Amino acid sequence: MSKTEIVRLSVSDVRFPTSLEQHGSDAMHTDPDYSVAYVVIETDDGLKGYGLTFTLGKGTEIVLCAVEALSGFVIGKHLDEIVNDFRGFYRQLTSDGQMRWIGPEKGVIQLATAAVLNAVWDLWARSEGKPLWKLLVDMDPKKLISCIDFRYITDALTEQEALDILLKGQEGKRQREEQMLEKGYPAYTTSCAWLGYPDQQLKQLCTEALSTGWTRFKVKVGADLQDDIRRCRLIRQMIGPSGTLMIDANQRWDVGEAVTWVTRLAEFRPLWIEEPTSPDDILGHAAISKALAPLGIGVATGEQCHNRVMFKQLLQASALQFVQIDSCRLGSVNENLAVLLMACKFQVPVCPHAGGVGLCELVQHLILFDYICVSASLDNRMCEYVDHLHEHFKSPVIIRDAHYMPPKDPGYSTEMLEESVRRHQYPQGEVWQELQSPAKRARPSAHS
Ligand SMILES: C[C@H](O)[C@@H](O)CC(=O)C(=O)O
Ligand SMILES: [Mg+2]
Repeated sequence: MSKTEIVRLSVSDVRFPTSLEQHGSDAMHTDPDYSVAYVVIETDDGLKGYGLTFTLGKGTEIVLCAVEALSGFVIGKHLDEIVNDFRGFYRQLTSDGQMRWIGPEKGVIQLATAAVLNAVWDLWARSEGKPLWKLLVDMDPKKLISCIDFRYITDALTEQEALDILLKGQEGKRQREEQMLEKGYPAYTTSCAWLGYPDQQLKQLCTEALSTGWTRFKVKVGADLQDDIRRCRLIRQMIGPSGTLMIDANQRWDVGEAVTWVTRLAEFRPLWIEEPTSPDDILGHAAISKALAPLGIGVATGEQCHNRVMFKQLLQASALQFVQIDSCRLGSVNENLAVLLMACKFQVPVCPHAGGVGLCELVQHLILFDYICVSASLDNRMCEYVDHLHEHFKSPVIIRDAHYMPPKDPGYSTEMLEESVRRHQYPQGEVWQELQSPAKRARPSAHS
């Protein structure tokens, strides 16, 4: 690796008007405009790294401010200086004596940390000429461990235990890598059943998905019980008894309400209920898990679990049966590695959250690494897939027979097309300028 200095960081507010067609809608987020804070870092020798974090439109400008506040930690650093002590660098970003007050390791500042560090990991993988998953797979276990901040999790996972897991994962890893290159990693789809889609659209999308090999489907629930019963019945009839169904309430309920509501949906045999209640309510998730276990329904959560400490407690309290890591919510690859290793120790399957803008592109790298080097298992495991906005990426995901095929291009698959970034910049990009025009302004809008 050359001794290359990071000399520039820029960040853009890039928004897609997905709310116009109700893509991404759920019981709590009824009109999301899928968006990113998009970071580009540049070195003195002309190499670039791309990173992002996902948002729902409004508030992306606040993430931009936070990224700018972190930029001082990055500009002037050499890439080798960062990766030779990645744990130290992670600490600088997350534990600065003044900045940590506006976190620590949660909220907007953590989203910004994710965006910035995702760009650094992309830069590192590009500088090595490898896709990120391969950089991780080929990395010496001790080096991987040196990227993780174990602060606050040693009561659940020590460095030595993490190293032992990774050393064990070396056995058979070449065969698993070949298996992934040949068959890919299993996926499920959420694209058919956003809450705002009418039944006709749901049916049509489900028919198309079944014809292209999808067998695992997630349905949004939580706004109206009778609607949920009707939609779940419809989709269960379409996918048949052997298809896999998951339901997602996006934090809509109180604890007791979650148990009552999901019990009413048990006849449709969902594998899991996702985000039944507040993402911060660990004991609530534990109570729901306990109540639903006799029905064979697990609890899944993680897309708004903001750091490793929360995941640690969810695992310690047996509060979830499926760990949903997120590449842009946690503190990038560094913190995701910690969660993958904890999940392995607690023997809880990881089924990543994806979708949004670029989340599929990023998280596929992490779950491939998990299978090849950590869990070595595909039991009860699958990665979410959502069929939106891939066309805006330079190296979009490749899905074959409902499996993620391992990316081949160097980097973290984070680079967006320049044209897409330019056209969707908020508010000055053409797409938004057009939507602000008097003729279009009549639409029901969440945009101010
Ligand atoms: C607002 C997002 O679309 C959310 O509904 C995504 C989600 O919960 C999921 O993909 O799972
Ligand atoms: Mg969800």
